[in-house]
Amino acid sequence: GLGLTFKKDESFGEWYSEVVVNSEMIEYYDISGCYILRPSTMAIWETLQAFFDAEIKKMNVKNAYFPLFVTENVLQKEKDHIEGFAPEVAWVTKSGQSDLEVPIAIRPTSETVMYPYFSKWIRGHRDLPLKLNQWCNVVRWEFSHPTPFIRSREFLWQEGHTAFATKEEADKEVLEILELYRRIYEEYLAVPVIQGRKSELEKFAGGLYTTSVEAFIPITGRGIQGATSHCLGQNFAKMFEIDFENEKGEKAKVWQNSWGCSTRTIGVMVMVHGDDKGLVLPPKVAGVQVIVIPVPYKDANMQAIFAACTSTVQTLLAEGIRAEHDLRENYSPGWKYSNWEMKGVPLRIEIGPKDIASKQVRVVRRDNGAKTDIPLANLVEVVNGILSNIQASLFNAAKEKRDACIKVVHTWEEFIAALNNKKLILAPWCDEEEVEKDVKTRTKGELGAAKTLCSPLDQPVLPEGTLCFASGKPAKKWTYWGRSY
Ligand SMILES: O=C1CCCN[C@@H]1CCCn1cnc2ccccc2c1=O
Repeated sequence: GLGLTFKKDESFGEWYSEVVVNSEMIEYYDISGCYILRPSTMAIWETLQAFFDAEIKKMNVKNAYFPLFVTENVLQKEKDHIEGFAPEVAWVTKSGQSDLEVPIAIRPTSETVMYPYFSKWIRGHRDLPLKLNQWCNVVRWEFSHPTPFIRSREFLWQEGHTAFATKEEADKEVLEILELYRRIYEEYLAVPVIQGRKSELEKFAGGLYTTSVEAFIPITGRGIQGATSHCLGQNFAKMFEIDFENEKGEKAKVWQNSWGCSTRTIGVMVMVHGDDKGLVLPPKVAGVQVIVIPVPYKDANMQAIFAACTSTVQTLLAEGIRAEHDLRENYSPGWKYSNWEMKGVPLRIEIGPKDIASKQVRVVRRDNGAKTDIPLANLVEVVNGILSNIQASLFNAAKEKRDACIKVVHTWEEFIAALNNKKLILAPWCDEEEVEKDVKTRTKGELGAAKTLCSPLDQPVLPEGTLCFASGKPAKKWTYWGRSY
C-alpha cells in the first residue's frame, strides 16, 4: 500500500525507518550502518552547506581538503583524546592480496591529519589566524544501534579547524560558529535548539571546553546533540608543537578551535516534523517546494489542464520557487497526493477544469492540510506568503512542543518522575563530576541512563542557597539533563 504501516507515536523507530525510505531520502545498503543518500537528502544537505559555507567565508575561513587516511603513530599522538574512541577507528590493512606494511586508519575526524601541517605552516604571528574547513565524509565504526542520519558508520559533515594567537580570539569564534549552528537548526530546519556548554565529563576530552546546540525529540523524550563547537585550548598545540613567534619575539603556543556539523541535522528534522503521512519538509530546505498536479475530469480538455500545470510551474520557477509538476498518466490524483505528501513537499497545487474556467488554482498545505483557491493573478506572492508561513508555523509548533517537555526540578524525586515522563529536565547542579557519574549509575536501565546535555549559555537566575537536585550541595549552575541518542 501507499501509506505508512507504522504510526509515529506508537512505533517511533519503525516509523522513522519507513519514512526516510518511503520519502525517497534514504536507501538501505548491504553494509550495516551505511546508507545511500538519495537526491532529496542531498538537496537538503546542499542548502545547509550553501548557507554555512557562505557564512564561514565571511569569517575568512578557507576550504581545504586533507587526505582520508592517517597513519597510526600520528593518530595515537593525542592519547587522551583517542583512547575512548579507538574501537571506532576503521583501518586499511591490505591492498589486493598483500598486507600493507603499516595499517592505515580512515579519518574519524581530522585533528591528527591536519595539525602536523599546521605546525609546519605556522611560524610567526602573521601566519595567524589560520582558519580552515573541509566538507567531507568521516568513518566511525560504531557498534551501537545504527540509525539513518542519526548514527551511521560513514557520514558527511563539515569540520572547521582554526588557530589563533590569543585565547580571546578563539573563545569569540567558538560562539560565532555556535550561533551559525543555531541558525541552521532554527532558521532552516525549523528545529528549536538550546545553546550550551558540555560538562567536563561529556566534553571532547582532547579539548579545553565544548559548546553544543542540543535538540530534543518529544516523542521519545530524548535529547540529541545537534552540532559542536570546541575550544581546544593549547592541548593540540603542545602535542603537535604548533608554535609561533609572537609580537614580542617570544615563542608561544597557538590557541585552537574545531567545530563540526553533520548530516545528523537531517535526521533530527525528520524526527521533529514528520507525521503519519510521512515527511514534512520546511520550505527553506525542501528540494521541491511546490508540486503541481493535474486533476483530470472525464471529458475535460486534458491538454488545457496540462498546459496550465506547465505554465504554473514556469511562473513559480521564474520567481525562484522550486516547483515541479507530476503529469504521469498512470497514477490517479489521489495516489499522487499521498505520494508527494510522503515526500514532505510543503505545498501542492491542484489544477482541474473548474480552476481553468475561473483562472485559479487550489493550493493545499502539507503541514496542516489547509486548502485555498488562489486567483492566478497573484499566485507567486500568495505562494511565497504561504511558504514562509509554513516555515514559521513549523518552527513555532516544534518550539511549543519542545518547551512543553521542559521540566524544572529541584529534588531527586522530581528528577526521576520527570525522567519517567520523558521530560527535558532543567535542574540546579553542583557541577561535580562524581555527582554526574552517580546520576548515570542511579538511572541506568534499558532506556539508557540520564546524562547532562548542556548547561545553557542563557542561565536562568539561580537564587542564593539553591541546592543541587542530586547531591544537596550548593548548586553552581542550571543544567539540562535527560536520556539522549
Ligand atoms: O567534534 C568535533 C568537531 C569537528 C572536528 N572534531 C571535533 C572532535 C571530534 C571528537 N572525536 C569524535 N569521535 C572520534 C572517533 C574516533 C577517533 C577520534 C574521535 C574524535 O576525536
